[in-house]
Amino acid sequence: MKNIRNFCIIAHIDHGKSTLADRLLEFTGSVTDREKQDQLLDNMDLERERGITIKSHAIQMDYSYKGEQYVLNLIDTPGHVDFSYEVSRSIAACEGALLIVDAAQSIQAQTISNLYLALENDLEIIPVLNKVDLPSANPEEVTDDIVDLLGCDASEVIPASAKTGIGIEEILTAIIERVPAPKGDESEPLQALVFDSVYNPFRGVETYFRVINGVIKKNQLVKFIATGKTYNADEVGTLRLKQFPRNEIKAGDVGYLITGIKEAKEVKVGDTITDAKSPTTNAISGFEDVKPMVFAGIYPVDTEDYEELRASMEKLQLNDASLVFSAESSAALGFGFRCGFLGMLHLEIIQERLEREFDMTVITTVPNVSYHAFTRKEPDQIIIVNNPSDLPEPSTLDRVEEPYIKATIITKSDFVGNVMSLCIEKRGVIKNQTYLTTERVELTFDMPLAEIVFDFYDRLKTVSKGYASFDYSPIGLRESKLVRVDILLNSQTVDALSALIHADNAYSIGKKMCEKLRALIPRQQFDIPIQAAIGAKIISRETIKALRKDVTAKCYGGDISRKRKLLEKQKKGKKRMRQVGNVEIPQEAFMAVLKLND
Ligand SMILES: Nc1nc2c(ncn2[C@@H]2O[C@H](COP(=O)(O)OP(=O)(O)OP(=O)(O)O)[C@@H](O)[C@H]2O)c(=O)[nH]1
Repeated sequence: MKNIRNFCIIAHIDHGKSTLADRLLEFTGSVTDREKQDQLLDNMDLERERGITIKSHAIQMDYSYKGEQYVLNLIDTPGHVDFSYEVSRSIAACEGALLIVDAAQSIQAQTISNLYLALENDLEIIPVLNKVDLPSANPEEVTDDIVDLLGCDASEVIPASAKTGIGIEEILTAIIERVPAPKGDESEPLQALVFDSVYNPFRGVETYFRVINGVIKKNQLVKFIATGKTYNADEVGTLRLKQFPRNEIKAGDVGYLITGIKEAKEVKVGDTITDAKSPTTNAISGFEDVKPMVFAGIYPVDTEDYEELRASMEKLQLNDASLVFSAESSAALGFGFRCGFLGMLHLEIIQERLEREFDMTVITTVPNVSYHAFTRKEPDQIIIVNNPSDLPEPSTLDRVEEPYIKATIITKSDFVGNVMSLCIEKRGVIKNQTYLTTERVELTFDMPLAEIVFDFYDRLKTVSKGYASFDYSPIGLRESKLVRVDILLNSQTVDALSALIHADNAYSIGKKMCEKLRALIPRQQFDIPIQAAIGAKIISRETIKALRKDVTAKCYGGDISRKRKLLEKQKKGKKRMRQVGNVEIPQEAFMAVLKLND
């Protein structure tokens, strides 16, 4: 055990985690040239394309140092806020962390939030100043920033370039010398922390774990404490680029387990694995069920595809346990699903995967957060509102509570004014303002989560010219004055376009929505009035003027087959449009409320 080192890499998004991980694998000879491929750890197509690590992975390397052989377990962590719970579990499986800071961008919001997670878990922090090869790098200044943040010595910061290979050997030396070897007792009952799981269509769910105490053996009967289920350990092994089956994995080490579990839901990140016959009495603390934060309806474009969509969603859920959905129906869109996501990025990923992997064309409705409503009749009974249409009638409503977050934003001092006005506009209340250096400021706000869902990231980027980073954590629910703004097209309410909005903003947002919809909905053969309403009261109105693009006009008289062909063609062009009453609505219109300021 004294020659094992478990470490993770933490960083703000795009500071170079994955690239550095690749370099470490190369340097330790863990990959052959043939296996070399950019961003080895990001093995989902989507991950490569978006350049972000969606799921965390683990990999083992051998390294000899001063004549001794070491096993280094690298646990890669995702960088986006939507997946922060996974970061925290990966961190809990390690004794040390490489804290990567981009030498051009310095410390950003997630650098700090991830660092706090690591410090909470008593990890040894090795600061790495990455991208020193960049012409825009500011190594001295950024080193000072790191020293200020960590209270360490400047000599402890390792200058590196994951691109050119500078500093890689120093990093490996630091891992061995500075990260403590794992503690743990092989003779104790088995206690292993689940930090990740991956769905494999052929072998079922692969569970990644770190053994804290005891030994996990092939064919042992193991129990997952949180779910209470028992399985046979069909295969255990260590993770290299491929899996290496072993007979046992001992305390301190990291490995994978295959038990024939078929659904990702059964394996929960943060759970404890123990021996079914002589179980440990204490589960590893900190287990938390991940809760979806953002809800939206997903509907098939073609109503006939409903069953197929259900099958696709079920398959997606097999390998993404954080996706939740239940059937719902909308007067406008027919049958579909109300889905819960970890955040907006997660929503986009699911939508994209449905289209790519399952060839489904779907309509996503206005996303919203989960509210708690209370009626006058039963003021103590929580009604969970994941869909605007679930909000009780205003006349019966006692109060509504909405989820709040603590938002942390780091920006340059020049943009503090802009960022503040944006956050205040978004109903934020400033809590703190700290100068990290003379140039860089950390601002904290209490804000409604719903405001983050609605175009916050893009606006923040714009007002700060890209020099702002953002992180958030939920802080519970607070009472709020919310109303439901409905949209009527051609005098018919389109329930899928309804949104819950703070009463003070309802008028201006209702007006903007009508304007936006007028721009997005194509003209049709008749005038279409667009109205925004609160209850029975119309608060805004726009009209789409009639126009007919008659594709069959150039067909003379009787040639019906040609006419049909043209109509067919026109129908294809309408993909991703939904007929609601007699109005056709394109997908963008359903998301219009998110982009009111474009
Ligand atoms: N010039 C230079 N570019 C680098 C270096 N390290 C990484 N990059 C580039 O920075 C970008 C982001 O690197 P990634 O490794 O994908 O960043 P990441 O932190 O893993 O990002 P996520 O996985 O999305 O959290 C890529 O375009 C890399 O090629 C470096 O040392 N020098």
